[in-house]
Amino acid sequence: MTFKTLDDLTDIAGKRVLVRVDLNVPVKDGKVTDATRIERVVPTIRELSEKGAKVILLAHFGRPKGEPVADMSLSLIAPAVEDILDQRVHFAADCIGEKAATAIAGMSNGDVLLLENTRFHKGEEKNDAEFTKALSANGDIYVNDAFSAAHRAHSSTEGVARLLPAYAGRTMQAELEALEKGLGNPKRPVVAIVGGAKVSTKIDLLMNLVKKVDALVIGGGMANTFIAARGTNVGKSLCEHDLADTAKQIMIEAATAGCAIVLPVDGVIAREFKAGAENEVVDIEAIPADAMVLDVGPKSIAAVNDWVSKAETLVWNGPLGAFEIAPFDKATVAVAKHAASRTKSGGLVSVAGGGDTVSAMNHAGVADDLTYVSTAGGAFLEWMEGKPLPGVDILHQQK
Ligand SMILES: Nc1ncnc2c1ncn2[C@@H]1O[C@H](COP(=O)(O)OP(=O)(O)O)[C@@H](O)[C@H]1O
Ligand SMILES: O=C(OP(=O)(O)O)[C@H](O)COP(=O)(O)O
Repeated sequence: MTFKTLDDLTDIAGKRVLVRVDLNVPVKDGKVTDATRIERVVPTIRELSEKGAKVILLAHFGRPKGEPVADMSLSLIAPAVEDILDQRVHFAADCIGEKAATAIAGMSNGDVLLLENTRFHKGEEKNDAEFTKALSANGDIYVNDAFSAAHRAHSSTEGVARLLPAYAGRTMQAELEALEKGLGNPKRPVVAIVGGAKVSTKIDLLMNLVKKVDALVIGGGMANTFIAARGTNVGKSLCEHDLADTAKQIMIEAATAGCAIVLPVDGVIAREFKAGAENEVVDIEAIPADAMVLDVGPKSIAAVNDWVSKAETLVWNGPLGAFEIAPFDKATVAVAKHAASRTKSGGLVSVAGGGDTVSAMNHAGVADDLTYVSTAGGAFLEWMEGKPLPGVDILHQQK
């Protein structure tokens, strides 16, 4: 795996560097509620700015379907970027054409300019040649620091890298290095933990993992589908009964590949899905008909932690229980803490990511203690599914 990084970018004072970042952050009442993605791209922006480049940020925000939508304007995000970067961030009301060109012409070395949402143009998502050309006209060099958008073959994530010399930013670099350690060329044994709500959204992922890892821990709501598939009653638990055959197929594939499947042996049940609901631990074979499993139980936690103790590498997507509501966060927190402590002592490479997983790791207080916690949802899942990521592949093709 080779790609160029900012280390390869010397002598860039005065150069216009187009930097694809992911500023698709959650916003409520006009305020950014989780700035992690902005924080992650700061090192790249700062480094380029300090090297004297004219740093021109390309990003999308929301899904405006190819036309301007006021509440998806990146002007709403610019103040947060400016705050976190602690440097003036200029804004241009279009990412191509005259408005962009005029703003760029006014830049001094080291300046940072944010261009308006690339998805305000239909060409972006089509990776349209004309639009790609118009975007590329704004820069001399392209840097991609948006792993979380790398599963999209769009103009700003893929197309521009064909027209300009292309480099991975620091966050993209860290992400790719961590992923390589996770599943690319991992130290064995490799253990994967997959949790979360449903099997239906993670079939490809499970199918890919059983071929690559030594043990696959299945937790969360999706474990119920596997347990039900072998004939166990899961009561009112979240369960996709229609996926019983798929679950069986995944178990067959695992057996063929020599991958151990680790399912819960006990569960924490409740009769209401709410914080503090009355709850008890039951054997997984003894789930009452009127109850639902909202977390894996203590024996299961011990079994998962045994696997984490044996592992050299851990990849993790999805919580083991309904971690947003106490006390059903117990298993996720206990396993996250164990993984973090093994990682800190140097015994484990741990990579977590996808959807709710970042907030689960934050909730457990371990986000900084794992080897890498990806801010990517869809892109991380597609990587775990073994699918090609266009935004990454094109970086690898650079000579
Ligand atoms: N046993 C369970 N019953 C119901 N919901 C669960 C259970 N375990 C986990 N969940 C829910 O799964 C959700 C996360 O699922 P999912 O979106 O598939 O994961 P991710 O976003 O990490 O990929 C969380 O909101 C969590 O509350
Ligand atoms: O927020 C994103 O997706 P994610 O929540 O799956 O990580 C990325 O910015 C990609 O956005 P998209 O799914 O609209 O292409």
